[in-house]
Amino acid sequence: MCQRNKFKIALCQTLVEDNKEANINRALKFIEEAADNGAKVISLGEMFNCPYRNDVFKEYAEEEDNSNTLEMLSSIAKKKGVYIIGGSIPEKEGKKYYNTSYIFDREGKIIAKHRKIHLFDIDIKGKVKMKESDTFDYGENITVFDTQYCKIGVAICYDIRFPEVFRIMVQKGVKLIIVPAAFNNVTGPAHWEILVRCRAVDNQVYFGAVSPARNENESYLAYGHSIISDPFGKILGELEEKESILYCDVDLDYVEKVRNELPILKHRRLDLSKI
Ligand SMILES: NC(=O)CCC(=O)C(=O)O
Repeated sequence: MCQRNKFKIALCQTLVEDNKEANINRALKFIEEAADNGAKVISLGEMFNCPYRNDVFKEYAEEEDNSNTLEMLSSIAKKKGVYIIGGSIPEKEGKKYYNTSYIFDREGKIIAKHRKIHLFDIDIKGKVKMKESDTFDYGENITVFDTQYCKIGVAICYDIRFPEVFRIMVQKGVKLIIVPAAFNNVTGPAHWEILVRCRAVDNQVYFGAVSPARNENESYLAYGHSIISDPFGKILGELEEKESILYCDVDLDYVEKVRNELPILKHRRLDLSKI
């Protein structure tokens, strides 16, 4: 019998190389393995089908109604009867490009899509520099969707640094948040774990962040370290930098227990802010 308040999730940390077909096939293999091991909600990392580089985003970009990547995700979601959070891919719509996560239900239907709302335009002198807005346009929506288990929120990577996004998700009822992400060797060691734990504790949710594996041949070295925190801020698992799958059992009763015992969401002084 399907138990709806307890379910397994899987975060697939796949290697990404400069070969879209190989990346798609690898993602497929990982999703199949995760589903065969009982995961019901499966996520990939940011840009799982494309190197994280401005010089290739447009070449790799796909349109929603003509996409090998989305066809693969849809058909494996249906075949295995699982929800898939399709990491992110470069999306093309008309003349515009977005860093987009597509979400599939158990019938393989797209039930939501998140276009990254905060683009990673940073310059940490001599260490890491990126300007996503050279390629991408900004998404305009905070993304929450229903599943048979609970409401889930999805954001992408740099979005994690903006706490108001996640508070809005919680106001909309989410109990699990997944963030496909590709931090790097500079900001990863400094901020990755603390951001995940803060967002989990602030919002009393299960919070997973899913990276690509590190590819030493690439200019942008992904941090890896896919990770999940429970609603009390306990890290339930964290990978290293290599390819692997991180599994975690989500217990929705535990979310309620934490929210009842430490009722910070009820204790908010909304009367003192205009939010
Ligand atoms: N791909 C990204 O948005 C990277 C974000 C990041 O590394 C950060 O420190 O924030």
